[in-house]
Amino acid sequence: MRFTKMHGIGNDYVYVNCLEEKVEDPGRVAKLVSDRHFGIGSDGLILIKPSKNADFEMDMYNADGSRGAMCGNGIRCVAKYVYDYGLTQKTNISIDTKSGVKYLELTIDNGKVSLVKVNMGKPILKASQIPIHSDREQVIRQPIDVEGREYYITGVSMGNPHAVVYMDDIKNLEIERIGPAFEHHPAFPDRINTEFVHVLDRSTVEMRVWERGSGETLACGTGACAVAVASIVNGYTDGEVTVKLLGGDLRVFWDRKEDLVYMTGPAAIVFEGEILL
Ligand SMILES: N[C@H](CCC[C@H](N)C(=O)O)C(=O)O
Repeated sequence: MRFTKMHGIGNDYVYVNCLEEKVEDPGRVAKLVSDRHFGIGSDGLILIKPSKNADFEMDMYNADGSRGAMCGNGIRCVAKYVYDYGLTQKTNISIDTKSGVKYLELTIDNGKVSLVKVNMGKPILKASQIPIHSDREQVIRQPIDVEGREYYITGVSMGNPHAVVYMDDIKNLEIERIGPAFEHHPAFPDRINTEFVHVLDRSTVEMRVWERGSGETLACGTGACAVAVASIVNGYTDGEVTVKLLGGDLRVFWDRKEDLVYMTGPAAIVFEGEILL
């Protein structure tokens, strides 16, 4: 199987052009290629497919083979792939996903995509639609007991579920222990992506993320959007937020009039290859 390895600020996936390749059992392939010793090494697998509803379709799988509904870093890379490899000449494109069609604006430098602005759609705050078990309409600073310690979560869906936790120190976080405890907590019927956030000022936060199905990643685009929305809802930041992640920064703007979230960031091609499945 031919593939292209790409990343969005360090959130790396194996990309397959399914206009040319056929991938049987993508869940199994995702597990195989994601292994950093026996495979290629990645946070998961992303298939680029033709679409009847949009210019292209993105079909994303986590490293454990589970299928994801949306991938913010991934969709920027899909946009870079289709433009740089000549599948489109358009600089405003649409990409269908399991959480609906997304619209993207490409910035071109020397004939290649250098930056992508994604309309990530409406943030979902209704507990039942995230979903998170709660006796409230919205999960805003809701207490939760995780391994005998009390945390306060804010729940947001960007097409995929996120629990946002605010802390004073995220550098000394035992994320390998606490991450899975959140991911598999009974409060989250579909598991959860968890973001651990330290607010720096009214327009800047730093975060780490334990992703459902992939573990700690260097960045999470939908997670950064969820963090920006949660920070605004909690009154910690204003409408435009720079989210600092281990792999780099993303700029997130929540247009409250339209109730749409915009995320801007880079995308990079690392190498191409062929793997024997
Ligand atoms: N890394 C992705 C999110 C993957 C979400 C996936 N872990 C799930 O919801 O199962 C991003 O950049 O938005």
